[in-house]
Amino acid sequence: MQGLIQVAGVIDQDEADLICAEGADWLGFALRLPAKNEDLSEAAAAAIVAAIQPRHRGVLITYLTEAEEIRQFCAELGVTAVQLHGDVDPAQLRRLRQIDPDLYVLKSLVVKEDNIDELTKIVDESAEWVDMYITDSFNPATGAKGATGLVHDWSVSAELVRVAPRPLMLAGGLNPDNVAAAIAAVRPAAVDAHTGLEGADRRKDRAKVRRFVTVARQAFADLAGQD
Ligand SMILES: O=C(O)c1ccccc1NCC(=O)[C@H](O)[C@H](O)COP(=O)(O)O
Repeated sequence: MQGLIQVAGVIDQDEADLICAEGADWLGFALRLPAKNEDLSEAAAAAIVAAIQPRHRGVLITYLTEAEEIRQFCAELGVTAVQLHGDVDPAQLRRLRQIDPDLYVLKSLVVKEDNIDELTKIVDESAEWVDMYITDSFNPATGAKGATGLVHDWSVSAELVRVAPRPLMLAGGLNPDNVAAAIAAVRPAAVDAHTGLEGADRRKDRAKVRRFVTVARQAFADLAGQD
C-alpha cells in the first residue's frame, strides 16, 4: 500500500480513462453525500467501476453511516473499497467488518483547529475495523469536510501517521505544486487529490493529473530511499 495515489471526484468515463492513463492507482466516486450534489448518477458510477482494470480500484466516497446500507451500496456499485466521510460509530465499523470482511475500509479524520485529541480518540476506537485512515481538511466557512481545496496543518497528519496503527492517506488541497512537500512533511502511505487537479471547467486537467502523479511517485521514492 505504500506510495498509493488516489484521484477523487470522478464524473464520467472519459475522466476515469484519463486518470488511469496518467497512472493514478485508485479512483474515488463521491456518492450519497449530505448535500446530494453528486457529480454523476449511481448507475453511471457502477458502469465505470465495472470497466476499471484490476491494476486500478474504484473507491466509494460516502457519508453513509450504517453498516448494512454501506455493504449494500458497495455491492450495487461493484466497489471493493469504501471511504467513510461521516461520523460512523465504531460499532457500525465492527458490524461492517463482520458482514463484509473483504471490503477495504478507509475512515476519514477531518482536521480542524486543535482537534488532534479527538482524532487520536477516533483512531483508538476504530483501528481494529479500519484498513486505512484519510486525513482531510475542514472549511469553517461552509462546514464542508471534503473536496474543500484547502490544506490543513500537516503537522497534525504527521502526528497521526506516527500514532495510528494503520496506514494513512493524506488529502486536502493537494496539487502538483505542493504534493512533494506534503509527502516529505507527513510521510503518508498514500495521497489523494480532487479539486487541485481540475481545470477552469471543473473537469480533471490531464496535465495536472500527469504532473501530480509524476511528482508524487518521485516524492514517495525519495521517502523510501531515506528508510
Ligand atoms: O470528492 C467529493 O466530492 C467529496 C465530497 C464530500 C466529502 C468528501 C469528498 N471527497 C473526499 C476526497 O477524497 C477528496 O478528494 C478530498 O476531500 C480532497 O479534496 P480536495 O481538497 O479538493 O483535493
